[in-house]
Amino acid sequence: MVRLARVLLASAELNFRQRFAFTNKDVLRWFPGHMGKGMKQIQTNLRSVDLVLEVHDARIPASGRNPQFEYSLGGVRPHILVLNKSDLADLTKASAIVSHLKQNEGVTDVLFTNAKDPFCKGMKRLIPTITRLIGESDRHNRSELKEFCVMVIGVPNVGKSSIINSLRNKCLRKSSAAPVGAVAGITRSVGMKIKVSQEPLIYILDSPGILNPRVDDVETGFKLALCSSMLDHLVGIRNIADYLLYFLNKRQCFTYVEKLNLKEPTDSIDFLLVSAAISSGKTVKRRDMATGGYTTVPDLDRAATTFVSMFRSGGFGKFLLDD
Ligand SMILES: Nc1nc2c(ncn2[C@@H]2O[C@H](COP(=O)(O)OP(=O)(O)OP(=O)(O)O)[C@@H](O)[C@H]2O)c(=O)[nH]1
Repeated sequence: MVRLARVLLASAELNFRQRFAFTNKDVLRWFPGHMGKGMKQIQTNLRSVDLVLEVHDARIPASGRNPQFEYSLGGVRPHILVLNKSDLADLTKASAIVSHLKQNEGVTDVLFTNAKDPFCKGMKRLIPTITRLIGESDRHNRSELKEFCVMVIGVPNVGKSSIINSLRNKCLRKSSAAPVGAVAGITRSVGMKIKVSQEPLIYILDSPGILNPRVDDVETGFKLALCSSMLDHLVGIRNIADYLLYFLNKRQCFTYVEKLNLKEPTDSIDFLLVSAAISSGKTVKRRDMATGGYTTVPDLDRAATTFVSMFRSGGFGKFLLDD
């Protein structure tokens, strides 16, 4: 095992990649069956909502949003784009992001939120913005109703349920009602209306995360995969770790060297994973087909999971993955 590590050490490249070349585009053709059903449910429920609250990850404001939302829902109801997980995002260019979204995507109302902090600026502005936009709209068939109904949509794992719970905890001092999980795909269907505010009376409908069925651009796919655990088993955690390494090197963020007990930066994901697995004692027993015995080898999947989790929890700092 140690010899293998030495060989990999010796072959570790020092010239970093200039682009992420990933040829197997098949891994980017994801669309679990329940998502097609979820999209139909969203469309069916649209008649009973006053506003659509689209939640996306603030680290990828320009990539990975599902264009189906725009085609199917766009313009039908007032819309707010909530860029959540702002605590993990580098928002030094927040105003440029807002201008980009306005000019290129026609999104006029953007809020940056941290669902874990109900008192952050974006969370505090959410209810007033919902109220204002619904007040300015004609509400179609719902104009007689006193209560407002909002539907939350977005790709998986961006914090849709967390935002609902956060609003409910803050405004009503009531316990969480929408299930939340670190693993994506927790919400499987459009659920019951959840009350989040008494004055004005606002209910929110949670919905399952729906991915864009086809992502042709490899980098967009990997940015999404890096932010959302939904795609770990579809894309492969080692492929995601490789993209992360490419990204950190490109941004010259070498904090991973110390955190993973490496000697120097590397562009080789195999070298990084073997070294990290050895130094943290992550090993696995493998059956040797020739001898029938077992050998202990570095557990590369566990090392990759740790590396990617560090990024997802902000361990390497705050980032904007979009250029
Ligand atoms: N750091 C941070 N983590 C968040 C934030 N919002 C949600 N999370 C975490 O992100 C994970 C996913 O949150 P959920 O609320 O379940 O996301 P979702 O979009 O409803 O997920 P699906 O049901 O899979 O579509 C959980 O581990 C949350 O604790 C945030 O603003 N900041």
